[in-house]
Amino acid sequence: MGIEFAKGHGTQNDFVVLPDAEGKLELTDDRVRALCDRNRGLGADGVLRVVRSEHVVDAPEGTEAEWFMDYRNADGSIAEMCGNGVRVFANYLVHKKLAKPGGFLVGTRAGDKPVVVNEDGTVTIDMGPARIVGESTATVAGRAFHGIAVDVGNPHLVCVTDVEIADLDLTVPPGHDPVVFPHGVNVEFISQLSDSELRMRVHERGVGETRSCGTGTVAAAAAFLHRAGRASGQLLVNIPGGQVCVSIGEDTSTLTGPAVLVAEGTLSDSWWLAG
Ligand SMILES: N[C@@H](CCC[C@H](N)C(=O)O)C(=O)O
Repeated sequence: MGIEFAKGHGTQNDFVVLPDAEGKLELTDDRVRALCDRNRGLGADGVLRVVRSEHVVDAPEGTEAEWFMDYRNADGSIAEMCGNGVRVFANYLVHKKLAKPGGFLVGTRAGDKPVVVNEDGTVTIDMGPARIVGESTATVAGRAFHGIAVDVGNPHLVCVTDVEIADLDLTVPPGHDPVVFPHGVNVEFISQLSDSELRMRVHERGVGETRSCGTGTVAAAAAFLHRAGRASGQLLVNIPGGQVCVSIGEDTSTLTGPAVLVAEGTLSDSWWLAG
């Protein structure tokens, strides 16, 4: 019979989408790792399980969204939130006629996120507040980078730097202070292109370097504005996988960017059962 899946990406941050309305799939860490493996599985930065909120045992109290994005990193770990994932998830719900494009909620471990699937295929997410929570240091190849810690539901350390970010070796995780980030951290390196445009690379907790990180772009915009003494503003953020638009307000933030569904298919039962 097989197990249904879809594959999609948001600015080339790619995901396997697993429909599981009734919460019946046994999605073990090993299965997530196998699905995301680019040689022995489908290959992806993460997995988005599409499940009705009522079947999610660790959904936050007060979740009202009908559909919950159960997000897993490629290493099998669970994360609170994924900005690019929410866009792909929303696009998938509309594609499958499980939601209407006008506007709806997506449930996440960082709370319900209002989304709008726009006519041009982009998706806008109300990401909630991007909170500046302190300062810390990241190290790359022995070099220290000052960073601003930002909470976007998940943890980020944003390093604004004059160093050519293309030259940074992100094949190994940047060092971070485990006292400040006991559950690990996503680390962004950004350079300023103009007053309204940034360039960013990211090393994601539980994944490695990815071509984009939606929550990371929001953290980057918030940190950049904070450094400039501004509490709000709109910025274009260029990542290796494309460009997104981030608005930071006093109480909330929005992320707008593309969401692409690439393929739909079926996993073989024997492959799934071996995992
Ligand atoms: N790629 C995501 C973030 C995914 C979670 C992250 N790796 C974490 O562990 O917090 C995004 O688009 O936001």
